[in-house]
Amino acid sequence: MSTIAAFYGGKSILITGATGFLGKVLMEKLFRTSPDLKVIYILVRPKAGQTLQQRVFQILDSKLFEKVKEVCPNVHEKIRAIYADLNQNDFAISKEDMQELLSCTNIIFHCAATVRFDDTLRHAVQLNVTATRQLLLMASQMPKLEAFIHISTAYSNCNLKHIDEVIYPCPVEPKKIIDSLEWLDDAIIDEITPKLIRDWPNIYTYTKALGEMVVQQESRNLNIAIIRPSIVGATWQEPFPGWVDNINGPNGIIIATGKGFLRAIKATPMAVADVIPVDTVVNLMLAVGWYTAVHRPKSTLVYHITSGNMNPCNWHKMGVQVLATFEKIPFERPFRRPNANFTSNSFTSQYWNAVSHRAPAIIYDCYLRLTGRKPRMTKLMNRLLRTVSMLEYFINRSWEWSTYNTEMLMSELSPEDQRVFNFDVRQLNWLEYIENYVLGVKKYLLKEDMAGIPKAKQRLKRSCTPYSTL
Ligand SMILES: CCCCCCCCCCCCCCCCCCCCCCCCCCCCCC(=O)SCCNC(=O)CCNC(=O)[C@H](O)C(C)(C)COP(=O)(O)OP(=O)(O)OC[C@H]1O[C@@H](n2cnc3c(N)ncnc32)[C@H](O)[C@@H]1OP(=O)(O)O
Ligand SMILES: NC(=O)C1=CN([C@@H]2O[C@H](COP(=O)(O)OP(=O)(O)OC[C@H]3O[C@@H](n4cnc5c(N)ncnc54)[C@H](OP(=O)(O)O)[C@@H]3O)[C@@H](O)[C@H]2O)C=CC1
Repeated sequence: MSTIAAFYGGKSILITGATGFLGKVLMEKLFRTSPDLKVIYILVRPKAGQTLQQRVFQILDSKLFEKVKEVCPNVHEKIRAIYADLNQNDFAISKEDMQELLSCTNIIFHCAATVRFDDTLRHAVQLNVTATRQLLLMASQMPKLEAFIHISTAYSNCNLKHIDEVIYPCPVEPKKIIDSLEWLDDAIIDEITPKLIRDWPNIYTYTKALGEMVVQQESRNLNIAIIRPSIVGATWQEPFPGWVDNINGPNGIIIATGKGFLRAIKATPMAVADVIPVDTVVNLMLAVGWYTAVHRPKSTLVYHITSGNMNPCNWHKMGVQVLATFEKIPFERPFRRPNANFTSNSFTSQYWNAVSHRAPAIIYDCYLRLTGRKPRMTKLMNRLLRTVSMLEYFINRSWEWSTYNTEMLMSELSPEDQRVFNFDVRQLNWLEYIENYVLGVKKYLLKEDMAGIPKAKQRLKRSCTPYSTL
C-alpha cells in the first residue's frame, strides 16, 4: 500500500488554480490514488458564461477523468467548488464558505497564477504576490492545516545561471511594491516596470520571484514547501500519455509548426530544452505534501522539478523529433508543409521572418481578397511572431538547477511510493515522449480525428518542400 496515497485518505484538501493545466492533473491523480479522501475544495470563478458547477462538470466529464469515475464513482460529491476571485479582497469568498475552509482544510496546494508573460504589473502582482500573501494569512487561521504547498516556477530566478533550491531575495521588497501599486496610476506603473523588473525577462517570472519572497516572509509557523517546475509539458504516463489542454509554452509552437505557419525560429540548438511532464510535477507535489506534513522540515524547502541535469534534451533533438512525428502523424489542412529552421542571430531571424512568414501571409491575404474573403493571415502571423519573440529568451539559454531536495525526497520514498508517485525523470524516453506529445496536441487540443491521418499523409506526400533543415 502506498504511504502517500494513504496519507491523503480522509483529508480535506484546498486547491487554487484547479481549473488550470496543472490543477486538473493534480485533482485527477488525487482522486485516482486516494479515492477515500474527504473533500477537495477548489477556489473557482465563473467564466465564459459558465457557472462554477458547469465548470466542474466540464472538467469531470473530460477524457482526463475517465479512470477517476471508475475508481471514485462519487467524485462529484467530493469536489466542493467555492466561489472565489483571487483578484479581490478576501477573494470574495462568502462568510460561510470561509468558515468551512478555515475550520476543515488539512492541505493547501496553491497553483493559481497568471502565467501570461505580458500581463500588467498591477494584475500580475495582485495574483502572483498579493493573493499568495492573502492565502498565507488564511492558512495561518486554519487549526487543522498540515502543509501549504506553493507552486512557483524554475524560471523565477532566470536572471541567474545556476539556481539552487533556496529563496533568493528580490531587489525591491514585495510589500513596498504592493503598497505603491495602490496609489500609482497605470501610466506611471508602465513607466517604472522595466526599472523594477531589471534583468528578469518578463513580468511573469519577476512576480513569481516576488511571490516566493512573500512565502518566506509570511510563513509564520506554517509547514510550507515551494515547488519549482521548469516548462510543464503534456502527460508522460498518467492517466494516459500526451494529455494537454492549453496553448502555453511549447504547445502553441508545435501547432504553429505542424500547421506550417512557423518555419523558422531564433533558437540555440544545443541549449537545454527543460521540458518536464505535468504528471511528473504532480507526483512530486503529492510527495512533497506528504513529506512536509509528516516530517515537518524546520525551514521552508524548495524543490526543483526539472529535466536538464538528470536527463537532458536539447532544442535540436526536440525539433527533429517533432518534425519526424509530423511526418508520421500530420496535422490536418496545413497552411504549408511543416518545416523548421533554427536561426542564430537577429539579422537572419529578421530575414526569415520577412521571407518565410510575412511575405507568404501577405500573398495569401491577397488571394483571400481576390476570392472575396476576409484577409486574416497577416494578422495571425504578426501575433504568432510576437508570441515567438516572447518565448525566445527561454530557447536561447541554458540553466542549471540543483535538485538536492528533490533527490533527497526520492530516497525517502518507499519502493511502492516511488512507483505510484514517480518523479524520476531519468526514466523518461524523450523520443517516445515527444511523439506522444505531438499526438496529444493533435487529439486533445486540435481535436482532430485519427481516422484522417492516411489522407493527411497523402497530401503531405504530394507537397514538394524539403522536409527538415534542422
Ligand atoms: C516536448 C515538446 C517539445 C516542443 C518543442 C517544440 C518544437 C516545435 C517545432 C519543431 C521545430 C521548430 C523549432 C523548435 C524550436 C523550439 C521551440 C520551442 C518553443 C518552446 C518555448 C517554450 C518556452 C516556455 C518558457 C516558459 C518559461 C516559464 C514557464 C512557466 O513558468 S509558466 C507557463 C508559461 N507561460 C506561457 O507559456 C504563457 C505565454 N503566453 C502568453 O504570455 C500570451 O499568450 C502571449 C504570448 C503574450 C500572447 O498573448 P496575446 O494577447 O496575443 O493573446 P493570446 O494569449 O490569446 O494568444 C494570441 C495568439 O497567439 C497564439 N499563441 C499563444 N501562445 C502561443 C504559444 N506558446 N505558441 C504559439 N502560439 C501561441 C494563440 O494561439 C493566439 O493565436 P490567434 O488566436 O490565432 O491569434
Ligand atoms: N505551465 C507551465 O509551464 C508552468 C507553470 N508553473 C506554475 O504552475 C502553476 C499552474 O500553472 P498552469 O496550470 O500552467 O496555469 P493555467 O493558466 O493553466 O491555470 C491558472 C489557474 O489559475 C486560476 N486563476 C487565475 N486567475 C484567477 C483568479 N483571479 N481567481 C481565481 N483563480 C484564478 C485559473 O482559473 P481560471 O480557469 O478561472 O482562469 C486557473 O485555474 C502556476 O503557479 C504557474 O506559475 C510553473 C512552471 C511552468
